[in-house]
Amino acid sequence: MSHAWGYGADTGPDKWADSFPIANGPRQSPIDIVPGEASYDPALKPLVLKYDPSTCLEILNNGHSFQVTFLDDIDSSTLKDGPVLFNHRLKQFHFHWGASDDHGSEHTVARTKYPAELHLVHWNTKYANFGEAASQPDGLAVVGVFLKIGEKNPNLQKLIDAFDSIKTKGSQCSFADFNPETLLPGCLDYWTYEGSLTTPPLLESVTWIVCKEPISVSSEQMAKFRSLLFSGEGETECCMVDNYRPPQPLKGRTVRASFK
Ligand SMILES: NS(=O)(=O)c1ccc2c(c1)[C@H]1CCC[C@H]1[C@@H](c1ccccc1Cl)N2
Ligand SMILES: [Zn+2]
Repeated sequence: MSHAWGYGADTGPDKWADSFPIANGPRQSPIDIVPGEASYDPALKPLVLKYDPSTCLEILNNGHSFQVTFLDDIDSSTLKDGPVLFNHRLKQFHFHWGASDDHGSEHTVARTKYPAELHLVHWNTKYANFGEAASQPDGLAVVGVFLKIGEKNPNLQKLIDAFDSIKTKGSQCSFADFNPETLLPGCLDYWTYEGSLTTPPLLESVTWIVCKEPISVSSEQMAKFRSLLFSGEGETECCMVDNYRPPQPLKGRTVRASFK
């Protein structure tokens, strides 16, 4: 397989090891989180997330998901404390979702699947930039937030309202003054473990921080997520759905909980 990875039958997660052998590595993500087997760690600090809406740059369809990108040349939007020892800067956030409301998240909780999962991607500023950090075992910290079907989410709606401009792979538009803090649950209790990017290059450089509490999304809003396309303009239309990797073997790793 060339490096053209995806989520289809010929390019999907079961084929990624052909070009990215780390797919079978010791600290792959996502995982199934089993609350009863997580170890409460009283030494874990509360997460400190401080985001500056003015650092929001653009929203784009990268052919795998849609992402909102942030200016990360100074410490404006940061993650501190929690399980990490160093300051991290927000680079982007994106989502993973299913073809129907009964699946779509990457992490699962006691095998329970959520319809979608938000990833807020941060890089450790002890390294020069995102690309360098992404190749280091302590280079990235990704906050995962589950989406659960319920009330319409007005903050997600601000993203959905931009979807007409980013329908196809490679399309993007400016996107200003969005505060990712509005996408966080009220309670920031979390599970944490050492893992990887969940898409190629599957680099084992991520401290995962998965929030216990989901945020709401309506079924109608999820239908709008599924109106995006994996395909580019002028190509045969391929709906952007099921852009998630299933849980990977824990391989002896410990999952810690910030709460009892
Ligand atoms: N799901 S996830 O949260 O584990 C996640 C987080 C960040 C990134 C990825 C996946 C993947 C997605 C496409 C490119 C790759 C990565 C990247 C981007 C540009 C340059 C290098 C790299 Cl490694 N960014
Ligand atoms: Zn992701």
